[in-house]
Amino acid sequence: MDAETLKRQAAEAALSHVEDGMRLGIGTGSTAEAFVHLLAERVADGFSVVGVPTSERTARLCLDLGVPLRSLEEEPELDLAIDGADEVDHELRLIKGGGGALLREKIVAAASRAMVVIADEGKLVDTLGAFPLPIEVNPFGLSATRIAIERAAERCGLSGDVTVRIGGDGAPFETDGGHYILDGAFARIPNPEGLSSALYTIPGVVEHGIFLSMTSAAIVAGEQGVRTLTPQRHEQEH
Ligand SMILES: O=C(CO)[C@H](O)[C@H](O)COP(=O)(O)O
Repeated sequence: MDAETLKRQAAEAALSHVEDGMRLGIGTGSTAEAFVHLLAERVADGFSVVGVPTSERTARLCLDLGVPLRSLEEEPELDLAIDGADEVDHELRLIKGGGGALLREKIVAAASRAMVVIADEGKLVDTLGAFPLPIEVNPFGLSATRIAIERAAERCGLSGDVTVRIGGDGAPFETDGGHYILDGAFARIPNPEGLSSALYTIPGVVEHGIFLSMTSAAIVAGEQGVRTLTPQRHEQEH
């Protein structure tokens, strides 16, 4: 089965967590977009939800498909966030930000009573870090911030290139918040808590893509079917 089919299966299973009247945080990326398409079908059938999008890209898709939207300012407390991830480990710690929306994604997840991650099984890892860690930074002092990140990583026993993400136009990729992304190719991050804390001490770091203790459940689709993982490692077949 190709990854797109698996993403759609995970998105389909996530719909069972959505109840009529919910205020939903809606993630960014191809898996989240598969979810938006399915949600829009429900909305067309009379299902009532309001969505708070985690990016301008997701907002545009929701508007195109008729999913009602509010800003986080209008709905500062959400029932559920549904989002994809770049990596998910066994404790449901995540790397996110491949799509460059990590700051809004983390703010929306933190404003939500629960966060359900949807992914194909290729995203499941033993140790986070094979996917380069996205770190959102202020453009001011970019080089100084990059050096500070490298030093912080070294203190955590990590090494690897930290590079500025480049957009399609050849210029640094700019997030919806007007920041840049540095991608840290650390290969393995055995202690994500330690690296997270170290990154938060750097003034130019706006946010990073390690999500800790935020995931209520991960719905993972694979060749053997769709499983729901919880932080307690209980698994459910669908
Ligand atoms: O964190 C994200 C965007 O910032 C995405 O959730 C992550 O990159 C996964 O994307 P996809 O579903 O396309 O694989």
